[in-house]
Amino acid sequence: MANRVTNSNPPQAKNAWPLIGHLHLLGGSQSPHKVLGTMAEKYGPIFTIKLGVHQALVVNNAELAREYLTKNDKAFVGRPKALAFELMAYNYAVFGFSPIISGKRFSLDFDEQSGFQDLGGYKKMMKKTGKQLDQILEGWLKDQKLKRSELAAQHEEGFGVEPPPRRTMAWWFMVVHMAVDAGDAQKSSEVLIFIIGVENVETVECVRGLRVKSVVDVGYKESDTKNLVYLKAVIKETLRLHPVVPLSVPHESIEDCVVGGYNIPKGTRLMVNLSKIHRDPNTWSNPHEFQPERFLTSHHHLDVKGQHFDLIPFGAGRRMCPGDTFALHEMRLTLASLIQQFELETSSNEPVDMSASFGITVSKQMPLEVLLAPRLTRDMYGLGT
Ligand code: HEM
Repeated sequence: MANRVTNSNPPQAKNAWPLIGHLHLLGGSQSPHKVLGTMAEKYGPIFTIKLGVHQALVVNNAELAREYLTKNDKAFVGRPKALAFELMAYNYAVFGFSPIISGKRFSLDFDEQSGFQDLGGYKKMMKKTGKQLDQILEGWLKDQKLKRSELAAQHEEGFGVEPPPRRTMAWWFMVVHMAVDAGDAQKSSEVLIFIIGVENVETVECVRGLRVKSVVDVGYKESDTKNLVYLKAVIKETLRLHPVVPLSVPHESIEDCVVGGYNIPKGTRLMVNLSKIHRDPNTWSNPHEFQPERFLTSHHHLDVKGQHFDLIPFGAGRRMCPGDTFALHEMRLTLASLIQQFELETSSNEPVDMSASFGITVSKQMPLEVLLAPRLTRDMYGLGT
């Protein structure tokens, strides 16, 4: 099936690597990251597989992920080419699918002090927009206040809501706003195509345990975040257990390199099994349990910014997700506002079914149904007393 990469036979092993077939066919009904995780039990934290005619390296632990995404990040800066990206992404013009980040649009400079922060052009723009999100959202929240008031007035005893199966209006608002901010039509369309990886409705599973009541009054602001330590822990724990892109986005080596003593030929695909890393029992006690408290105690020092390789839901290095700040803002703001203003319950009082379906991003297999009941007084919804 798969081969361990060894010092003794790296290039020769290439011919012996068997054809496993396309990744999506690997598991039948099982998600590919789970299948690869099971294979890691047998073959170890690093092994190769064949994806059609391509050879791919699967990395399953934090230490190796660090080796590939820091020291060898430059060699693995490429993305595999695919007909789908050629056709759907304007011949690789969308930078997430662009095989090599180079030329005017990006700087490949690596700053020894600050790491991989200076990625130029779009990444900077996205980071900036992420930081400004608080102001951007203010407009949206004003619009929503009216709708919220109406809902609360109509349903003082509580009302059932089935959230939109895909993305929220808040999210669309932000993306469109970014596109407009980007200035011209070409950039706008590119920014709009960033619509990958953002949804994470699983987070809603966790809202009942939150303690925001005493922290914020009406109208959560990003500046309140520093006080919402438990909410931040919940988000981290959700991203740990349910990474949105469980196998990250594949990289491809643009030159031969040696990693961990193994010779890796140019053109090798790299798959970092985030899901496996995030549940490594050597790092995480009760790895399959949802325990946000760990981020207030044993793992309080870990963030999701690509510096701590035990927890890299946004990846790391040159191709790290530039939407991390944006996504974190969105999740905090949405969750905090929701919890602060409504009581949430599942309709059956059963635990939420967390089974996931695999696509570019992971989404819930079963629709999430929650009951919302207003928990503030009428005047706080802008309804008068
Ligand atoms: C919880 C939310 C999100 C998660 C967990 C996530 C995760 C990821 C991951 C794992 C990658 C691949 C990193 C790598 O190749 O090493 C990625 C890439 C990317 N993400 Fe996200 N993402 C999220 C939200 C967003 C948002 C909100 C945006 C844009 C508004 C975005 C835009 C991108 C882009 C453009 C890339 C490609 C970067 C490149 O190729 O250099 N993501 N994301």
